[in-house]
Amino acid sequence: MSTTLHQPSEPSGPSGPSGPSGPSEPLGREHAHLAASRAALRAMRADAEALDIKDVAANWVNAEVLKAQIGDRIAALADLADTPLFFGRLDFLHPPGAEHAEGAEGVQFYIGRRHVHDGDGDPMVIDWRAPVSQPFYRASRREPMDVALRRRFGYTGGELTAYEDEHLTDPAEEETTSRLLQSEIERPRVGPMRDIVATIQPEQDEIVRAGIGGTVCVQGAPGTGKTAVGLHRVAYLLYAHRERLARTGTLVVGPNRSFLHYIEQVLPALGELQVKQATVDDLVAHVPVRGTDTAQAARIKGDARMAQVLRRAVRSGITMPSEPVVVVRGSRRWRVPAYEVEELVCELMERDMRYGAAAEALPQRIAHAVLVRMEAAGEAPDDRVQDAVARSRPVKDAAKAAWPPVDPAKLVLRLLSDGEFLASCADGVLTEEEQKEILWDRPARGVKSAPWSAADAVLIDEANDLVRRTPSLGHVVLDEAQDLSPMQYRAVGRRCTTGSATILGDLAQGTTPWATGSWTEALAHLGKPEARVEELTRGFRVPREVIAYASRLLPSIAPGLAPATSVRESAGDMQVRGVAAEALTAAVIEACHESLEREGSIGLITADARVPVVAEALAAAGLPYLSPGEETSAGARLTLVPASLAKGLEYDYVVLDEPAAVVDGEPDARTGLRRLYVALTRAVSGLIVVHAAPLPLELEPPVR
Ligand SMILES: Nc1ncnc2c1ncn2[C@@H]1O[C@H](COP(=O)(O)OP(=O)(O)OP(=O)(O)O)[C@@H](O)[C@H]1O
Repeated sequence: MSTTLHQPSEPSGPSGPSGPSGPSEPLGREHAHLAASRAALRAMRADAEALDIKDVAANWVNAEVLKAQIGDRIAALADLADTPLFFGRLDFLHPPGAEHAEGAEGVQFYIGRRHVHDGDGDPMVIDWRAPVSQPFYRASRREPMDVALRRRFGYTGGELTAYEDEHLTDPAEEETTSRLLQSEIERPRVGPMRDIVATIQPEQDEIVRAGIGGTVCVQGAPGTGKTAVGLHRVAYLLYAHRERLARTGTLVVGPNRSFLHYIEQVLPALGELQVKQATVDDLVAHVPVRGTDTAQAARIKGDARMAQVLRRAVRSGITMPSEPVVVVRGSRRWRVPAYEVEELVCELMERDMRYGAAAEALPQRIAHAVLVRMEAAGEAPDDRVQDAVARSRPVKDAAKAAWPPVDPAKLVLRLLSDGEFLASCADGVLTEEEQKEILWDRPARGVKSAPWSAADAVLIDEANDLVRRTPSLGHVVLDEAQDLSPMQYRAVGRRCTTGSATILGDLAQGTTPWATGSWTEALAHLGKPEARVEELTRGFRVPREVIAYASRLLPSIAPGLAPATSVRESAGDMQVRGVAAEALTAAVIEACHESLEREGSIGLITADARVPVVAEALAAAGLPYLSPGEETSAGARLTLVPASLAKGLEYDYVVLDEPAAVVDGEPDARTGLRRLYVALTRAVSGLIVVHAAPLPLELEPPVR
């Protein structure tokens, strides 16, 4: 890449159409285009506001729908002062699609967050997701994609203040790193997660623009942009398949509320307001969750074998009839013998259909058998007669006795309360010890009062789906996917059976006892075994020294994975401070004070068990702090982060309190070290590790 950064002599001075550069200077011309684009956007908005729907809407319902759509469009056309209308420009050698046309002149496009056109309908700014914009992200000197010039724009406080050019077809130009890209990557992180639309990298763009038909799974080290890529992929898919996805819906699944809160503004900033966000627990919230499981019980309940246990449980009530069905119509009695009803039941059992659908089909099948008899006797019954027979008491009762209705929550309650029932459903699938482990100590009395755990809710969701098909969405993004149990993968997978998914995760950051060991396995549970797996290794968050320190853990926590590289220029401030036990909290407070002297956000990460002590110390020191996911601002920059909630988040400076306590907070050493790896990889600029207990051996430098 070859770039020169052009800035006015006083970068902080005022600029605009008549700013520091005159209108004939390149920057001046760009200012003029920005001003004209803004005016065009205002005109587009005025047009939308002036739309009169009185004569076009046939009725008031249509009118309301149309009004809402126009309202959305007006909102989407707002010119946000601090969001640059365009961030790039492409000068093509030929008009797109006419590369080889003789005499075709070059053409210029401005690339921005949304499409803007002038009064004649000619584009002023092209949406970053349009095919024409793709070379902005992908073109290189090796493959210029017909781009003569790629220009990136730099903004300061919403003002266009700089630009940077690459002449991709000029052999004389040298390859250097983009300063604007670098400064975007290096900028301090205050506030919620932001979009990366101006600086998406080629390897990320490949994933963002992958077709809607296929599922993509991304393995990526901390800070390689997995979350960013997943969110931009949704925005891209919504652009490319708007109508289809408006009908079927899109969903982003994240690990917890704080994380969802942290990312919730990215899609709206890209103009996408309709994407649902949820945790896996939200998806399966069929019952109130009040109980917890032992790690062992949770692991068994999350095992895919439970699907088989549940399938048996759902069907356990099916009973072969011993009596005939007798229907009386008028003066006649019609009799379907028990063996024939049994045949109907067996036929339904063999069909691959939901339990509930079969329950609805059985009365119709019995009624059909009655109708066959009527016809044989010379009657000519029609469909209405069949319906009436299906709804008649004897048929309904017989169907219900043979194929009883199943309430999924009650069924799971019985499985976890009744040892004999569990044994009959789990025979040959779960060992006796496993069965004992998942049984409740005391049978639960009712669905409302049962001590449901998060894993139980997933079981209910599975049972629910066995009874009635879960509707599928058009596209699901699953972030931090490594942490899901097989049963949770199945729960997410059934929400995209007819759609596609983007699965994002890092095997080294798996911190649940059931975290997946391989993506092949996870994808099989999701029902997407054909998904393609991509790997991202260039890290945009964690500085070199910090990632090198954290990567010492990799051989123990995920032996097959390569450490991330860091694209950040500064090596980062990395300090490890050993102190006496009684001085620990004071040293942590001191490290927070020091970090607060720097620019940007500060995350104080501590073992969950130490949160109360640390919180008290912060209060005593007069240091106000936020909770994870709460928005940091210039006035409130310190967040106290329990290690269990650190995943997916990032802070300019991280103070990590007592690593040994973070490790000890987990049920086993490998999970503990993985939790520590997550905590160590949240820093953007600097990390101070403060410890009194010995550090885990894996973190000690090798003795020479
Ligand atoms: N192309 C890019 N340009 C600028 N910033 C980027 C780019 N890609 C990622 N980033 C930034 O790097 C940081 C890390 O990205 P992100 O949180 O998506 O990584 P991740 O792989 O999901 O990390 P983790 O595994 O820790 O959850 C974010 O601040 C993101 O905005």
